[in-house]
Amino acid sequence: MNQAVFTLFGASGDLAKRKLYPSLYRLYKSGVIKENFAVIGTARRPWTKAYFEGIVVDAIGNLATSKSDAQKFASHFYYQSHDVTDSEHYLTLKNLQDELCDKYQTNHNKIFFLAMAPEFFGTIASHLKSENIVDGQGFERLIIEKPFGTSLATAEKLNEELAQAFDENQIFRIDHYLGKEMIQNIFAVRFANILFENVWNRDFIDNIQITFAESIGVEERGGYYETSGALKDMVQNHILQVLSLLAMDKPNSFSGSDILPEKIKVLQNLRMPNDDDFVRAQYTAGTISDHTYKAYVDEDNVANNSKVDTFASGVFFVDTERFRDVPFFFRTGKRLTEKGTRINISFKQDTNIFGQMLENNVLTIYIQPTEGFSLTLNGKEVGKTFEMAPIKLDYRHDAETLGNSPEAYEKLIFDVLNGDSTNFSRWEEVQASWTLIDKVIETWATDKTPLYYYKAGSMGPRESFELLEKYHTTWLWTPDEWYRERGFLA
Ligand SMILES: NC(=O)C1=CN([C@@H]2O[C@H](COP(=O)(O)OP(=O)(O)OC[C@H]3O[C@@H](n4cnc5c(N)ncnc54)[C@H](OP(=O)(O)O)[C@@H]3O)[C@@H](O)[C@H]2O)C=CC1
Ligand SMILES: O=C1O[C@H](COP(=O)(O)O)[C@@H](O)[C@H](O)[C@H]1O
Repeated sequence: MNQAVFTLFGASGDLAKRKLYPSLYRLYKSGVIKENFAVIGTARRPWTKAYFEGIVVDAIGNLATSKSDAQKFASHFYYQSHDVTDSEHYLTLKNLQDELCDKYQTNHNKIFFLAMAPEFFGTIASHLKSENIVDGQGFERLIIEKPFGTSLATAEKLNEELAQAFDENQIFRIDHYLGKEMIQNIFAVRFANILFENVWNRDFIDNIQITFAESIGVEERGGYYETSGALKDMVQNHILQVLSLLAMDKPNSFSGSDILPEKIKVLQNLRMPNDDDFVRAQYTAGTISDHTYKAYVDEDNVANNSKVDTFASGVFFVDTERFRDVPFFFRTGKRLTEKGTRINISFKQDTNIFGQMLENNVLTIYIQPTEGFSLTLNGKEVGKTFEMAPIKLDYRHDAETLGNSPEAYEKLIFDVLNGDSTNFSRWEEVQASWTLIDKVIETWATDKTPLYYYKAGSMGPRESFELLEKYHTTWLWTPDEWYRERGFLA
């Protein structure tokens, strides 16, 4: 069933080595792909097949059950040195693809993975079409990496370019957050638990908080990040995708075709409140776990007067019956106190008979580095008097489950093999999210939203905390480290 020739553009790149080869190996080990597959890696550097096989063996590293097994897997990998802007190479590529389709009996099924800078996507798509590499035989699917444009206009242009060679149902736009175990679990929490299903609306939910915190800086990607910043890098795609899963109405079935219109409805009904309901900021030098890090402007390939946001925070409202007037707060940033991706759903408090202030019930979904859920309830404290205190029911996947949990890319490639686009961004979603983000960027350009600064190792600027105070709430997650640094904890 899972027979295909994969043609990978960008085979010598970071993503291919760190994520794609290990994911393909795990699919191979679990029997999802067996003998009827081949990978053609392309990039400009003049590698041989043998050298490329060595790169693949190195990339799968400890995952391999034995050296011979790794070598057997790598023998399915072929390499073509190829500049994607150079037309003549596509003919050789077509010949190699046809040869491997026959050799590995892949029924002419083809998957094209564009793991390179987006400026090349249009060129590649048009050559795939003009050189008949996309020839209408077998299934033909295109996997494309982010960023999908840098604005609505550029995304539209890119989409038109891809449409020369592929129909929308053949295009799989990767948003790797949609491949994460606990993001997919949002469906289960919401639609497999009557406890939550009936209260997942404006009558019972006070606010939702989405935190995607990273302790890393921009690493080697300063050049890319200068053209992007946190809003475009994380909010336009990952955060809005997750928000749409949290806010959508119940689909008729658990199928991509029923889920998609519900997600689109959310994205098209997203409202930006006031211009000052967004906070953008940049990190200055600071310390994380005893290590001092430099300021963003001192990173490689970053302008020393850069005004790019490395932190973005704000609030969106979803104008649907279900969620009208419920704030969805978000924050994401580099060089924050610690890596932590989590969602807090804070439920409203009703009047109570105890004459005491009660805490809101909070459901927390832990995405990473730990995976699980917790639910904060109010309970009676042990003792003669009737004092209430919050108690936390906490579930986390254990180390073994975490270890066996498939990588996001492994799951997403599996979905592509099965033609399942549920966990990919469809064009209308991209269109709606850029429409909104363009508006945010417009207000930023008029300087209504100043650029604030935060120290590396903090949880962002003070203004991000003040934003929630304006809505009479606070960030529900603040890492212990943050308090410790300020002397609140030993
Ligand atoms: N790395 C990551 O963690 C993530 C990456 N992405 C996205 O994945 C894509 C790839 O990123 P990444 O792997 O980091 O990038 P890299 O810069 O590491 O790799 C780029 C690849 O493109 C090849 N290449 C560049 N120019 C040409 C050309 N003219 N013709 C043929 N090949 C060319 C390079 O090989 P050579 O120099 O040999 O030609 C290399 O294989 C990008 O869209 C990025 O945004 C998304 C999320 C995370
Ligand atoms: O898409 C991106 O995501 C990563 C964060 O991904 P995670 O899986 O490690 O949470 C981010 O570092 C990067 O800047 C961005 O392009």
